[in-house]
Amino acid sequence: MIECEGLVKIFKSDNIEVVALQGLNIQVKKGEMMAIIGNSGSGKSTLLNILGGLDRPSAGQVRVGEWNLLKITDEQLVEYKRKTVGFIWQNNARNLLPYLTAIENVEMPMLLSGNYDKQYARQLLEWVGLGHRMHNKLHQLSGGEQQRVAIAISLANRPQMLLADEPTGSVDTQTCDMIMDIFRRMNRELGVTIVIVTHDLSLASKVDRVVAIRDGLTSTEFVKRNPNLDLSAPGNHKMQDVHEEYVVVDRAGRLQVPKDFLAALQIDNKASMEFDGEKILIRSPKLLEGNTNDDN
Ligand SMILES: Nc1ncnc2c1ncn2[C@@H]1O[C@H](COP(=O)(O)OP(=O)(O)OP(=O)(O)O)[C@@H](O)[C@H]1O
Repeated sequence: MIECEGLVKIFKSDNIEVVALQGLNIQVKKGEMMAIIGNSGSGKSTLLNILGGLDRPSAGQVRVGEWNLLKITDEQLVEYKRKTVGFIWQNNARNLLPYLTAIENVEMPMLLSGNYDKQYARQLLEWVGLGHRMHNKLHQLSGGEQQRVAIAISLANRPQMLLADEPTGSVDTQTCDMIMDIFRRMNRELGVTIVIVTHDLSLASKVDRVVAIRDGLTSTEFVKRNPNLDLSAPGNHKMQDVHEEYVVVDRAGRLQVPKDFLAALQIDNKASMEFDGEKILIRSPKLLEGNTNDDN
């Protein structure tokens, strides 16, 4: 569904260049529910904005379904945003019209795209647990309820892919669980591919796969050990218990070594690497210089 290879995004302003994505590779299969985690400034939102057609990539390849987002025209981009992708932000004010009711908000994107379907709008609000509040104006709903309306809106045009940027960032734990359950249900029942960007590791444990981004590159990947494990079932699953951790190696053989590993071994700009037939060992050249007894 999503294929990014060597994806680069450079922001330029006042002669300053910020390289937000430095040749990022990521693949997401159709029907997958996965999360992207990373520290502030690692490039998560930049990636999501490019995938959502809100921002243009600077270089590299980025394909979503049949669309090549590097080459897409402005008119095609409008169609792409309307038909292929649904977006959910932490700050749901961007998705909602406060003077309309919940159902009118869900109907609005349907009207704009010429695919009005009142029955489906009702169905979506029932799915997110708001069937009884569909005629309330937005300001009469709580933050968590508004966030659920935003999820219903994002699905109004039956997108193939849902992009969620910190969707549970401003809600309590109970609402967070509810939102993740809704995502899981939409993923299973509608087959929507879901990509969630988050800082929250506990939330990451509720998805099939987690990709960690560091400094604009994919660094580590966590894959669910048991594909049949039901993560929506009660129980506080920790990511380490549920997922196997892998370091991402790109086609050119590059990988990212965590900064704390490098610091612990005082590896600065060079390291020594050797292959012992089974393992690849990376060591500090300084440690090797001081090590006269080569014990391997
Ligand atoms: N419009 C912009 N102009 C200039 N620099 C930008 C712009 N948007 C993002 N950046 C820079 O690109 C880098 C990546 O930002 P991005 O917002 O993608 O990170 P993030 O991982 O989503 O962070 P957060 O979790 O804090 O939202 C940062 O250094 C940021 O300052």
